[in-house]
Amino acid sequence: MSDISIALHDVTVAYHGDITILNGVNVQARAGQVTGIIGPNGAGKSTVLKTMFGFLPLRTGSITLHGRDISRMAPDERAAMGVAFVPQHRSLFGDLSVEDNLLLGCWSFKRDKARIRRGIDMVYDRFPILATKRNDPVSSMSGGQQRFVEFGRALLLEPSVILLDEPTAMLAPKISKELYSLIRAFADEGMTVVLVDQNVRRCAEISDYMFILELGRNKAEGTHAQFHEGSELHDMVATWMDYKID
Ligand SMILES: Nc1ncnc2c1ncn2[C@@H]1O[C@H](COP(=O)(O)OP(=O)(O)OP(=O)(O)O)[C@@H](O)[C@H]1O
Repeated sequence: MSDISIALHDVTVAYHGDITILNGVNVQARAGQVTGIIGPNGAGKSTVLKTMFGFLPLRTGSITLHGRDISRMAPDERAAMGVAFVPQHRSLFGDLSVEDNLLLGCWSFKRDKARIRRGIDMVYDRFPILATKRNDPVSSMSGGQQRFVEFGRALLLEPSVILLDEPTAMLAPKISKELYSLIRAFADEGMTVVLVDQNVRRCAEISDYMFILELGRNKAEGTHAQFHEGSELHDMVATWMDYKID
């Protein structure tokens, strides 16, 4: 049986009008792996995640989740099926406390008090700093700590698939390192992680498989090993993105 959990099949999408942003894109992500999506600015990386989560209608192609066609499902239905999305830009209520932001993440199971308590405790276990700041407004926290709240809120849904858009953008190296370890741990625990990242080096380090997009099309793809120093993929990324992977 295929272990592909979420996949785009020949997907074309547009934000509006006739200008298509993804043009026949194919992406497959597997359980227990980090699938990295890299490419230059405007390649369509964020659009892939938005499309997987259901924010954009398909012009052509389909999306499957564990083999089931979810192309026409709304984002909340996909979330109920175990897909979580942490967007690039902050998505918290700054004036509300950490705990209130987490509680809002429990909206879809708001009557299940036991699950809510269990979930919030799990988040505090995983991110002890959030327990100590549970009553603080999130706007008073650092960018990295706010990311923890967003990760925690996503985990409350007990997702099998987590879509992460530039999770470490604008963050200090120390907290970024912590976030990358967490992302790797999500996959090691069996989750399907789809990671869009400008930081090609870090993305390559933790990804099991990477897709390269260019101008809304698949450019290349390969396993972690295939991006090794001296390989064709390594050289493509190094020259074409003016960036060298260690
Ligand atoms: N809301 C929108 N409305 C119209 N066009 C958009 C919208 N969002 C993105 N685009 C366009 O879609 C294309 C792909 O954008 P996208 O954000 O997916 O690229 P990206 O690879 O994630 O780039 P970056 O690394 O700069 O974030 C770009 O040309 C962008 O201008």
